[in-house]
This record gives sequence, C-alpha cells and structure tokens, in this order.
Amino acid sequence: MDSILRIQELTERLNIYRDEYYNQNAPSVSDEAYDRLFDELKRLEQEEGIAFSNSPTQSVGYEAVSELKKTEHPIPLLSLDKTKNITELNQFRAGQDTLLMLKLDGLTVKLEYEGGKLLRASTRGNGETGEDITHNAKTFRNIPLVIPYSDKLVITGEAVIHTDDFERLQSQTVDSSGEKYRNIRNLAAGTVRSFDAETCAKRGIYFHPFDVLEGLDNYSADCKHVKLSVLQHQLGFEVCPFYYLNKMKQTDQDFQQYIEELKETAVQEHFPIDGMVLTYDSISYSKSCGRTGHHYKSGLAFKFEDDLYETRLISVEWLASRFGAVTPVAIFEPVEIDGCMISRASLHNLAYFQRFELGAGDRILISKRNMIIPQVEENLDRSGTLEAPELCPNCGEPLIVKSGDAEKTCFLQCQNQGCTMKHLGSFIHFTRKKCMNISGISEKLLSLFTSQGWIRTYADIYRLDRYREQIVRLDGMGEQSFARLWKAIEESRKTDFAHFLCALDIPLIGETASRILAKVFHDDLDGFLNAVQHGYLFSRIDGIGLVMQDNIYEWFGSDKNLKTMEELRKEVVIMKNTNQNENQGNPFEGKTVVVTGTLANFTRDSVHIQLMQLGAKPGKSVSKNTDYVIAGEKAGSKLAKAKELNITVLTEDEFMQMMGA
Ligand SMILES: NC(=O)c1ccc[n+]([C@@H]2O[C@H](COP(=O)([O-])OP(=O)(O)OC[C@H]3O[C@@H](n4cnc5c(N)ncnc54)[C@H](O)[C@@H]3O)[C@@H](O)[C@H]2O)c1
Ligand SMILES: [Zn+2]
Repeated sequence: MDSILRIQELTERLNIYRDEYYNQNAPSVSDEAYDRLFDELKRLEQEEGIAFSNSPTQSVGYEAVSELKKTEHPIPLLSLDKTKNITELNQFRAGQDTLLMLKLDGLTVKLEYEGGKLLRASTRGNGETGEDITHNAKTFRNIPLVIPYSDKLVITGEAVIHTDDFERLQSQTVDSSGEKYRNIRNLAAGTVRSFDAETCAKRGIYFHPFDVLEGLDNYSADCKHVKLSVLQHQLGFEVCPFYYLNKMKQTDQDFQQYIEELKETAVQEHFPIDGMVLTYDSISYSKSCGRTGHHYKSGLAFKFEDDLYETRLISVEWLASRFGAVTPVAIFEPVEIDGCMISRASLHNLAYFQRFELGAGDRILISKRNMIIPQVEENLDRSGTLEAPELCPNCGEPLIVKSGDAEKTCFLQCQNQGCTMKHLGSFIHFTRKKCMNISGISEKLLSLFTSQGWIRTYADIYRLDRYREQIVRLDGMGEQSFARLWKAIEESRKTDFAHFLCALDIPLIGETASRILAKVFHDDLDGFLNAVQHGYLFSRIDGIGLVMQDNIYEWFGSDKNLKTMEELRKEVVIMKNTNQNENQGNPFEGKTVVVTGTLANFTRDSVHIQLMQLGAKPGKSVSKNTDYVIAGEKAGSKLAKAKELNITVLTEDEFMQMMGA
C-alpha cells in the first residue's frame, strides 16, 4: 500500500483511539494493539520523512474535552519514549547514575503546594493544558494536604487504583455507556476526572510521586533520588518505588534481575504497572538531554513484551444459544498461545463484530486476556467484507437487532419461540432432579402450561393450583393426576442452596458449580448474595472460572432476574445444612479487619476471601473504624497506626485460633 496513505490512515485511526482512551476512558482496542499501530506509524514516518501535525508521535495525550476547568502547565508534562529491549534500556544509562522505577499504570497528576498547603491538582491533558481535579485530589487516600514545607512545591506522579481494589470494583462499576471497566488505567482516569469527589473518594485513588518539578532545592544540589526521598521521609508522600543504580557497568542479566525484584514489590504492594521507567538521577544532566513534542529524553520506558499474536481470519461463524442470542465466533488460522493451538475466539456480540470491519483473509491480532480467554484485539486490514446474517442459523427465521444493557452493545436475537426451546427449555431445566426436582411434570405438560400462560415465571409453578379446575379437565388429567402433580410440586418447595442455584439456570453454573458454591458459602443464599454485592472474586474458588464469574455477575446484575429469584424465594424453603450456625458468634462477624504484612498461610486475596466468609469486611487502611488488625511478617506503618489508635492487633496464629481453624 502507498506509505503516505497508510500514514494518513494510521494517524486518523490512532487519533480516534486517543480520544476514546483519554476523553471517554473507554478504549476500543487494547494498549498492545494501539502500540503496534503507533510503532508502525513511527517507522513509516521515519522512512518517508513525513509526519502530520496531528500525528500521535508528535504530541502527547489528547486535547481534553471534559467540562473540568482547564489549567496550564508552564513546564509541559510529556510522555516517555519506550523500548521492549533490555539491552537498549541498559545502554540508555550512558555512564550516568540512574533510577529504575516502576512504571505505574494510571494517569499523570501534578500537585502544587504553597505555604505548606495543597493548592491545586491537575491532569496532564495534552501536556500543555490539563484539567483541574483539586476537588478529587483532596480525597486521594495517601496524600498530605498540609506539609512542613512552605516554599512552592510542584510534583508529578501517577494516580492509580491498587490492584486488589480494582478486582473488587471491577464487578460493580460501569462507565458512562454502562459498560464494565475492564482496564485499571481507564477506571483510574475516569475516577480522577469525575465531577463529584464522592465517586473518587469511594473508589480509592492512590498517588505516588515520581518527580519534583519545582522546590526542595535547598535539600540537594542535583539529585532526583534525594528529592524523592525528602518527599517520602519528611513530607509524608508514598513515592513510586525505585532502585538507585550508580554509574557502574551492569550486565543485561543484572538488569533483568532488578526488574524482576521491582516487579515483585509491585505485586506485593498491589501496584498496577505496565513496565519500568529508567531516568537519570542528575537533574542538570536530565535538563541537558532536551525533548521532542512527545517526550523528554531524560527517561525511557521499558514496556513488558506484549502477548499479541498475528494470524489470518478464515471466517465468522454465527451460533444460536439456548438463550436466543445469536453470537459471532471468529475462526482463524491456528496460532500457538502458551502452548495451546488456538483457532477460534468469541466476538461476543454484533457490536463487537461490526467494530472490527472483518473480512476473510484479514490480518487480525489475538490476545489471551487474563491468560485464559482468546480475544480478537484488532483487525489490521479492515476489508469489511463479512456481514452479519439476517436469518437465524438454527431455524432460518429472521433475526432482530436488540440493544444491550450498555449503550454501545447490540446483539442479534432469534424471535422464534420454538427455535431453541429457550422459553420452555428453562422450565424443563427448572424441574430436573439436580434443580427443583419436580417429578411428574412432563415436558408435554410444561409446554401446555406455558402456552396457556399459566406459567410465566418459575414462581408460577408453585401457584398452579390457581388453575386447578382447568387442569383437572384437561385431556388425560383428572383429580388424581392433579393431586399427584401438586404433591410433587409441594414437596419440591423444600430445597437447598445448591439445587436452588442450579435451577436459576445461570449459564455454566450447573450442578457441580452450584455444589462448589454451596460448600464455600455454607449453604447460605444470603451469604452468597452478599458476596455478589460486594464483588467477591468467585474465580478464586477452585472449579469456578472467570467466565462463570462473569456469568454470575451478569445474571445477578439484571433486575429482571433478581425479581424472578425473589418471587421464587417466597414460594420455597431453602434449608441450610446442619452446621448452619457456624458463622454466628464468630468474633469477626460484621467487623472491619485490616491485614498488613506477609502471612504464612494466606495470600492477601485469600485472607480477604476468608474474612468475607466470616462475615467481616476487609479494610484497606487503619482508622478508628477498624476493629482488628492482623499483622504478618514485616508489618509496617499500618501496624504502627493500629497501636497508636489502640486497635486490637492479632498475629496470624491468633487469627486462625479465633476463627476456629
Ligand atoms: N488502547 C488505546 O486505544 C490507547 C489509546 C491511546 C493511548 N494508549 C496507551 O497509552 C500509551 C500512551 O500513554 P502515555 O503518553 O501516558 O504514555 P505511557 O503511559 O506509555 O508512559 C508515560 C507515562 O508513564 C507514567 N509513569 C508511570 N510511572 C512513571 C515513572 N516512574 N516515571 C515517569 N513516568 C511514569 C507517566 O504518567 C507518564 O506520563 C500508549 O503507549 C498506549 O499503550 C492506548
Ligand atoms: Zn432461530
């Protein structure tokens, strides 16, 4: 293809992506896919010696269109040049002392203090003009509003959501178009840029400084690390973790080792990262390096290898599901991902299919999100020759387009009641042994009852006696048959959590999954529902996968389903198993518990799950509302705070004893 045309096309496409990413916090492609196109554009621009003024390689961010007040950046806030090559990173040191820092995955925020008080906070915006977010910054979890330093202080850093918080938030929070946030950076950006400070306060934003733009000159002649350490130790900030590397030569292997260690710190502390940053320690040397329109030359980002795989699309298959929706699946030339040959990936819905303008033979990029589910991330060619079907692949009846819960999604639906037996199917399922176990209600009867409108919801089955007279008069029925049928229905009212859950027909939550959940939640439906409400990580349970977790949240996210369930609940009795009172009287019920340090028997997530199962609320920071602090190895400031506030501190052993393990 003509290179200049391609440059134009890429510039245009990347600008659309930048707007979605920076202004709407709703990217339609992954960062890896974006970076690929960006790198292609950069290469072509260099080869041709042409770059348009609106090229993303020539400017940073994107002009903000929000209604937040604008602020100027006298010292522009720019992006970073990047590499994926460790040798290149090592060579960048060029005989200088350097800082190897975490590259935190959030958004740049600048804080200005004067007279010892926080004066203003702003986003980077397009580098020259940002947005005023002071109202939100005041709710950041870990920044001092007052500092023992009265001269002007201007610092930059990353505003982030911690990964453990994100996992909890993910299932509850939706963006402006009603879609779930999939990406931690976008949720942080959306939160920091929201109009009301309450949203920000609720979600929990942390700010970690990585540079000092103005101030602290009396502390150090020329060293960035000294200034950062003043921020950390004297002014009360939590600085972005870094290693100070002196100018001594290091092998690439040593370097790799440092990166691994820093990465481990990030995991431990729940910092979201997308790479490392190497910057010079000398401030004067840094200044002498100069800049481009896009970045300062005094730092280099090291991005982790992406996991995108290029292949060619063969076709798109449309599959009708039991639930009436017709879903596209991409079929492509097999690629090996983590040792598995992958040749198909769901395209989820009509909107997702349309977004990629697919055609047979197009080069597409596949990823394995969360290392589990293959996902189409981008179509490099966009020939757009494939179209969505008009007729149901199952029954041949016309399909209709329905819009989903979220604004931007729409899907195809088969309207033919008989097509996938979807309606009747769910009632047949409901009566099965593994569900409500209603013997004696045949498919034929169910089909009759539904066609008469006597059964519209599950609860209606338990009210069939309203139609007793009509049913008795049916062909082949009679008083005795009805009595038998009614007895079976009545008997089925007594059930347990596992059968009840299975009966709800949540996709993939069948007999086994229901039993697993029953065990974990001690047969307690309310406990389970409470967990759903609090964003419990079901996928942490052995035997419950990510898709199952998604399905649970999707199902309970629908008001219609909730209503169906509540109605049904009134008709049945859900028996608990014998040790039902296990939780009551345990000392953690209803308490707020903060865990700090490293535990021997739990990861941070598993101890949180354990606490939730005990009916406790895991807290993040210690305050006067904290009931217990569980302190493991290397417990630090939180432990000190607990002591200061006179809060009961438990060792891990004491915790285990108290919960009766
Ligand atoms: N998916 C999409 O549609 C889309 C669109 C636009 C941009 N993007 C992504 O955003 C990237 C561009 O964003 P960017 O310009 O913010 O660049 P970037 O995120 O790649 O790197 C620069 C930023 O890193 C941050 N940072 C974190 N830790 C730091 C540290 N210790 N020291 C210095 N800086 C640190 C700073 O905020 C800085 O602005 C692209 O590479 C792409 O991955 C994605
Ligand atoms: Zn059909």
